[in-house]
Amino acid sequence: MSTYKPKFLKSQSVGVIPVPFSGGQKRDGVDHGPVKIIQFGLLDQLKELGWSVTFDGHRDYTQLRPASDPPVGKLLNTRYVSAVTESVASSVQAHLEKGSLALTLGGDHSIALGTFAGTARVHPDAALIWIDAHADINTPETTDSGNIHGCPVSFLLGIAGHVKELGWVKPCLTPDRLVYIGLRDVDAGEKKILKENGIKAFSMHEVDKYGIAKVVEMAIQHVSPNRSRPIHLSFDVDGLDPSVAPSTGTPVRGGLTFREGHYICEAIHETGCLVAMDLMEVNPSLEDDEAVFQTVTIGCSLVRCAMGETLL
Ligand SMILES: NC(=[NH2+])NCCC[C@H](N)C(=O)O
Ligand SMILES: [Mn+2]
Ligand SMILES: [Mn+2]
Repeated sequence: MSTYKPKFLKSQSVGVIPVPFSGGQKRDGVDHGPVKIIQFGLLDQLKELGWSVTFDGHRDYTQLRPASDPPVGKLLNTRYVSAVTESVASSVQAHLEKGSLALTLGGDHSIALGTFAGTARVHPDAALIWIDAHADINTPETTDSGNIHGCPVSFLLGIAGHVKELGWVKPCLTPDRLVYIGLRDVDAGEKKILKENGIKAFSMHEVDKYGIAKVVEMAIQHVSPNRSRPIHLSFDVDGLDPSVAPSTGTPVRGGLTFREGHYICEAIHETGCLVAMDLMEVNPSLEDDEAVFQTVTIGCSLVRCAMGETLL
């Protein structure tokens, strides 16, 4: 059957964690992403690729919503985000401790606070490859929107300052283990943070200039110079162009093509180092049925490519 030899997994097994959560931003519907993706048949598709699949089941995260959650400065839903992400971190950790890959389906990108924190508990050396139109590295000071889905990376790096409500998050990422691909809508404060911390980012400009193959090669080389680090791939579907993945809350034109998105996933699979993947920001209540179908379809195929589907 399968000849896949993952470097950091005990077996070709995956834990799938659906996180129907939208509290990291203001648009309804992104919490329905995971159900749609599962309905589309992702679990069977992964089994067909040779994976043994453990499904965590559809939990009701609204039970974690606190009775009161006033803004902390500009930041919204801090307690709610905190409770959900802390729980997600444990779920990811549990799958990784068993030697499985952890696949988390969002939900908005604030969830990645939890997913990478969970990864780092088991693989403290893990690299984070972040595919996105946005850098999601705002701090409580720099955020305009107050949406925590625009901030997870600053919390992971420990540059967000102390927010008591999100006190469980400990710095678990260093700038040298972080790389971005696909950026094209970066806030002024975020640009400053990227520069000051020497964070490597391949914007769409670099994708145009070098081509996606070279960019992915440089990105992996940057975060894992000896190809020895476990990789956590956090894929915000808005990294893709809105013509490719329309149903998402903060679309930005000029994004990755269908093939560029898939190439990234294929190349990361080829490293054999993938230990965790997030698929985030699929919002089935935005745009028409056809657009939703298109977005969910591509979300599933990105995951399959990262987990070994090939064209030939
Ligand atoms: N995960 C996302 N889609 N993030 C969008 C963030 C947009 C903007 N930079 C903000 O801070 O609100
Ligand atoms: Mn984004
Ligand atoms: Mn994002």
